[in-house]
Amino acid sequence: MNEAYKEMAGRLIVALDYPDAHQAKALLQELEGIPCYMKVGMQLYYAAGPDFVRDLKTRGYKVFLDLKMHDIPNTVKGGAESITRLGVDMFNVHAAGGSEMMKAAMEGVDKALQSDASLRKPLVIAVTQLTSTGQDMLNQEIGIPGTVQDAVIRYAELTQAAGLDGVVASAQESGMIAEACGKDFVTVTPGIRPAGSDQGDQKRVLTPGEAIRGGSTYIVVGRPITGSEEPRAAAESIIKEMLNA
Ligand SMILES: O=C(O)c1cc(=O)[nH]c(=O)n1[C@@H]1O[C@H](COP(=O)(O)O)[C@@H](O)[C@H]1O
Repeated sequence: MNEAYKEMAGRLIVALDYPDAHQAKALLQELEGIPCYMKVGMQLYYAAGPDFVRDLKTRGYKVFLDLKMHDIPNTVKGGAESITRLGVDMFNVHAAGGSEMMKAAMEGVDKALQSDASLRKPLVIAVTQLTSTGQDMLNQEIGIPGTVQDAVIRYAELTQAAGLDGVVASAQESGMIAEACGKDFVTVTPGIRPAGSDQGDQKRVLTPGEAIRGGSTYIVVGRPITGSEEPRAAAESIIKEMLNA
């Protein structure tokens, strides 16, 4: 396994969206040896809890705990403290919770780090606009005027000012975010669809190659891998497309 492959595989975050640990572990077995990042979201976390996260860490994976916290600042501070104690590498909150809430998340992280020197600081990122949100939904349902891109940039700037490490957005916006917030500001981009695959509920999509060329730091891929008849081949093909981008 060469260094370029390792580096690129580490930028692929596989979404373990399964109803139980048993099914998630079957995928881990399929993908064994591929040094990708693993994401635990609500479906799996609410079923399998912190034990599953610890299991992933024991197996040597980098872990993104995607619980999208959005609550009053004090509650998010406590949540961030507990998540940091779990030893995850990345977690997220909703930027729509506002800057006081995002700063409270960072205070929670600091509190955990101060209490246990063995912990490392996780990347803390904020969801800007979900990749399932399109232009009409933003304006007519959510009630935010202007373009999706403007709304994403506004939240990205708010997130950076609150001291977080980056944002979740569509890969369509990675370039604009880098322009507004700098290249070191992390962009985590779901809504990734290899050419010809089913878009499902995602509205703002790009292919793995387009996302890497556009400057995404990480891409998040779920169903194109988990729903494939051959998940390992699907993951390898995505990494190859990333390497060729
Ligand atoms: O925070 C996320 O990870 C996330 C944010 C977002 O805006 N859109 C989005 O799809 N996600 C997550 O990324 C994954 C995408 O999965 P697929 O659509 O199956 O590839 C899911 O686990 C979503 O929960």
